[in-house]
Amino acid sequence: MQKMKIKDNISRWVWDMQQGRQELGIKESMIDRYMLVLLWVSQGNTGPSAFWLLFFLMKHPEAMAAVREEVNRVLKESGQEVRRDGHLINLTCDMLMKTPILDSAVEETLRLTAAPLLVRSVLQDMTLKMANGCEYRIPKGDRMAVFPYSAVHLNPEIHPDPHSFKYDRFLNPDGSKKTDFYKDGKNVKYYSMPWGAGVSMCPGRFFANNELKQFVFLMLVYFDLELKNPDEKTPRYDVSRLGFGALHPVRDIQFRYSLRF
Ligand code: HEM
Repeated sequence: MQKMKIKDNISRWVWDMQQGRQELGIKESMIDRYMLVLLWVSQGNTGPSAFWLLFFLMKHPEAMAAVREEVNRVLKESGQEVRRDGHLINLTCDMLMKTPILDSAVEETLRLTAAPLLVRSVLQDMTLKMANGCEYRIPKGDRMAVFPYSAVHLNPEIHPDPHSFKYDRFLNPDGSKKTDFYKDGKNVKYYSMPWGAGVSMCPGRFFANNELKQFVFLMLVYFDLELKNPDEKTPRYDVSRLGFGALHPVRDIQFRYSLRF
């Protein structure tokens, strides 16, 4: 913490905590915990999610072709091209807003591989009404947890063929973002919850989403990628991490990459 003051290029988030410590009297031990959370969420979740996204694209050539065509078009529309002796491309936020197919592929990846347990403290006596008419009384002081992975993400009524990767699952036929999903004929509001929900919904979701999109965008414009084994099976998820967030694969995947120019 002491060395931080003499370093350049400190993350604004980290720096603000340091300021908070001085201005609001936050204890150093709390800041240490906060830093550990930041390290955990960024390394434990975004990295594996990037792995899965790239893997699913390589495993599904139709998905790879659709996303590649989209990123190439967006790059061209920005007036840039990748050349051997050219500048590195300038990937802007505006460009990342024009990728509905990539957005859908990211959302589909997170549906299949983000399995957080959402824990809540019950602050007042309450009654939880279920869709089937059942009611549960939950007393103040209890802790409860929701696990949307099995209840929602892999629910075949909401997402038919739920274990398959379908890059366009979150796209309407006209190419816009699909938000209408149904169960028992009723519209489901929370049809995918990789970021949780409510007051403690992941505050890093925009950052993480952009990280994933930037990573794939740049990989696809600079490289051709393919699985070393074309019949590669999807690695099993490390189930010991169910509930912690992004699922990790139990093994590595070999792939080839070569510059496209
Ligand atoms: C794919 C990547 C990520 C996934 C799937 C993810 C998912 C989640 C989930 C499910 C929660 C709990 C939400 C709830 O209880 O309702 C959470 C909390 C949190 N996430 Fe993320 N996250 C990701 C990346 C990040 C990144 C990159 C950051 C920071 C830069 C971040 C910062 C946080 C923080 C600070 C919390 C605690 C929020 C609170 O308790 O109020 N996350 N995340």
